[in-house]
Amino acid sequence: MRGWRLRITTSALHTSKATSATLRRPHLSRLLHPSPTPSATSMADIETAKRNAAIRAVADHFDPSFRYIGIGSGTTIVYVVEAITNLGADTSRINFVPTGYQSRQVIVRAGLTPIAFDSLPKGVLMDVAFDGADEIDEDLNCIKGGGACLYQEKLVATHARKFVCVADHRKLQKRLLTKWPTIPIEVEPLAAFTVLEALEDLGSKGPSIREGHIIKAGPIKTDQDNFIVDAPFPTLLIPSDLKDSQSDGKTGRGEGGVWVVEALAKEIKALEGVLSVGLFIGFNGAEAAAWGKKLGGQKPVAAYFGMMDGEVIVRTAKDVQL
Ligand SMILES: O=C[C@H](O)[C@H](O)[C@H](O)COP(=O)(O)O
Repeated sequence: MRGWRLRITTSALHTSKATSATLRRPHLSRLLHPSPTPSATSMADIETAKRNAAIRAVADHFDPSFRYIGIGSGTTIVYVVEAITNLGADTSRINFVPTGYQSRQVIVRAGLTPIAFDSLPKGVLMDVAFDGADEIDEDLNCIKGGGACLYQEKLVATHARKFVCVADHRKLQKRLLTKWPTIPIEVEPLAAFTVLEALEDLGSKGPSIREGHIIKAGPIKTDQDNFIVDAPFPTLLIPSDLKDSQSDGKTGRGEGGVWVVEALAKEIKALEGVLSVGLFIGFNGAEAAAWGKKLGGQKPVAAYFGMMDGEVIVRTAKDVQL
């Protein structure tokens, strides 16, 4: 992700009914810290929680005989790379596939070997991909993209035999959009206003283009030179919730603002100009393999959450053995 200077013509600002929504400043502190801003002490505890989760995830899913490992983006992934190097294993034959600029820097600075995603040999899946997440629900659906990296993360996750998420306790939720306020969506800039309008039609209240910290520098741009749109929606359901709401005639397709996570993800992805949606849904790698798919899945086979008391809670997909 890097800063970018916005150039919007006056006519562009007046051609969309979504204009007022787009010009509202996003609450970046809310995006980075969905709950009230933690104190310095609790921030230190949160970092410890991330590190604990990373150590456990690496212990369970890293193997020095692996040839290709995906490395995600964000603050937690730094601890995953640290945990891998701290093992002291011979990593000279392992190629680490980054999910963007920051991720590549983490790999390089750790003395590991990066390899671009498009240099993977034909038909080869990564042995494992590690990444952070912004929120993870009971079914292991994830929100990702809080740091503006989601497209390459999804690309890497779906080309790994197994995807493993590492997070702190703030990300452990029953449903998505419980504490984390918005769905990050990567959008080609020319289509940003029409996508905002379409998101409002889907029930999002006040979607906005994510701006950088420096107001005059304008929206942030992704590693692909696109915008991130942050779309708030009511808390997302999982299919088992529909049993209760069906009596109200709700199908989880937006009636009364109620969406099931997978239905909404597909609807947003279908909008012209949307490159990727920060909802990781569908199969996990084990399910994909069981169904004879050539790819992995968007959902993790396991998610590791570092808790405030030092414990690590592991949420594992059904039928997946660690
Ligand atoms: O865009 C960023 C990525 O999806 C991150 O993996 C996600 O935001 C979690 O980041 P962190 O580990 O900093 O909480």
